[in-house]
Amino acid sequence: MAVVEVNHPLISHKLTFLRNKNTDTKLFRETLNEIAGLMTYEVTKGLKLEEIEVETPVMKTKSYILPDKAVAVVPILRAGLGMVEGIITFIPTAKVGHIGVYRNEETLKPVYYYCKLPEDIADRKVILVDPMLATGGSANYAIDYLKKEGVKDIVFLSLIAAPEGIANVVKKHPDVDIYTAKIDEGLNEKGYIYPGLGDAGDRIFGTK
Ligand SMILES: O=P(O)(O)OC[C@H]1O[C@H](OP(=O)(O)OP(=O)(O)O)[C@H](O)[C@@H]1O
Ligand SMILES: O=c1cc[nH]c(=O)[nH]1
Ligand SMILES: [Mg+2]
Repeated sequence: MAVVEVNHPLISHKLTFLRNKNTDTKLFRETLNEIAGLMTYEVTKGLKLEEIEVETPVMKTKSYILPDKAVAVVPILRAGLGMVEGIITFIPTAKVGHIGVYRNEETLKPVYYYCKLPEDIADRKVILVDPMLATGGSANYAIDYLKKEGVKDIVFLSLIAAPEGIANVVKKHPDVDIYTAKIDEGLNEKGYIYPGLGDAGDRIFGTK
């Protein structure tokens, strides 16, 4: 189990735009995908490669490729969608599943409403994505769901994580590595991460 805060000047710089309440939807979307792309570099460091022979203009040589079935990306709807493009830009062979879970605003409990996964999901490493890890309820629900589908290798990729949410996921799923661009201070009385960036889904899709 690992909890990794991906510290990089480019990520910290871009995160500032996402935090800023005056950032418009277009810049918010673009920047979130850019950070997701940068974080993909870190999350995929341990991926296993296949050795193949390739012919350069000069000679034959051994080289390495990612097997086609290596990765699936599963965004937690809606906000997770905001990171998918940035990830699959770097892993074009990744299949994309969707799991719909929203958080009840009063109870803060996850409410399930949709799922569609690639048929061979159990054979792949799953990058489960959601920009916000707050109480950890949505992440835990989605991880439970994926495990029931037979997935064995899951990594959770978030943008901002609250210490409470990290603790809850680590407790329930100690085998799942968590990557985040920033571990924030905590959760306020409404269950929002502070300082945070507000409601990620609303900011991506302009719904408020
Ligand atoms: O860790 P938790 O306490 O479960 O909170 C985090 C969840 O809340 C947000 O989704 P939201 O319910 O706002 O749905 P949306 O993505 O459709 O806006 C966020 O994108 C996570 O999925
Ligand atoms: O701060 C938070 C907490 C949950 N969901 C969000 O989008 N933001
Ligand atoms: Mg939301």
